[in-house]
Amino acid sequence: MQDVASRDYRDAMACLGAAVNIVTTDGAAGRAGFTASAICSVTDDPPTLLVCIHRGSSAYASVTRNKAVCVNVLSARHEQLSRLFGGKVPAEERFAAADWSTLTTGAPVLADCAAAFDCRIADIVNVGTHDVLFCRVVALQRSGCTDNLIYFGRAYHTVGVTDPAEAGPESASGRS
Ligand SMILES: NC(=O)C1=CN([C@@H]2O[C@H](COP(=O)(O)OP(=O)(O)OC[C@H]3O[C@@H](n4cnc5c(N)ncnc54)[C@H](O)[C@@H]3O)[C@@H](O)[C@H]2O)C=CC1
Ligand SMILES: Cc1cc2nc3c(=O)[nH]c(=O)nc-3n(C[C@H](O)[C@H](O)[C@H](O)COP(=O)(O)O)c2cc1C
Repeated sequence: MQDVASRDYRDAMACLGAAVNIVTTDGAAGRAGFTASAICSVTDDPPTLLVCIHRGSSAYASVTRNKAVCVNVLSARHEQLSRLFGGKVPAEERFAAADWSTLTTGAPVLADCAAAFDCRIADIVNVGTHDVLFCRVVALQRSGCTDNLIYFGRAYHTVGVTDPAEAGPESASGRS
């Protein structure tokens, strides 16, 4: 018996704005990807982030068997891509809608995302319906840290800086 109903929990979580990402994988267990907001930084030493993935997701088997993911942080222009990776669309159709490269692990890296974190999965913890993936970052791509796609109140929004210099010197010059 839960103290708080799932529905009430989700209603409250809808008030917590979060950046939207596409988490990808590729390798012997196949290419897959899904939209994810349940991601956060764990520590910078060693650089580690966490990703929560539903075990019923179509990407689950590939992600956990390949033991590698790339977290692609989305910009305002990626709303349609986020919807495609948000479920029920075949993997090939999801990936056909954008340009991809690779860094170290072979997981697809979105060409024009705000930032990409290429990771090996170091640890997995089962919690309820989801697995929490602790992901060691092994390579990075940065391509213009000027805006983000945000999910808040069950809808997409954007945040951005009007002066790219506000996002830092590397972003202003577009260096990765
Ligand atoms: N963490 C997750 O697994 C998330 C899953 N979704 C999926 O997208 C669908 C549409 O979402 P909304 O329109 O925002 O309505 P919703 O009422 O299903 O979700 C509201 C909020 O609750 C959280 N949430 C939703 N499903 C969850 C889950 N299974 N486990 C943990 N947290 C969850 C998220 O923060 C979400 O923004 C959901 O039914 C769900 O399948 C969406 C956001 C996060
Ligand atoms: C904005 C948004 C955020 C989401 N965040 C997550 C998440 O953090 N973890 C997760 O497992 N699913 C998340 N989902 C749901 C997955 O994207 C979706 O369920 C997944 O693609 C599975 O669908 P499929 O089995 O048809 O591939 C999110 C969906 C949306 C629209």
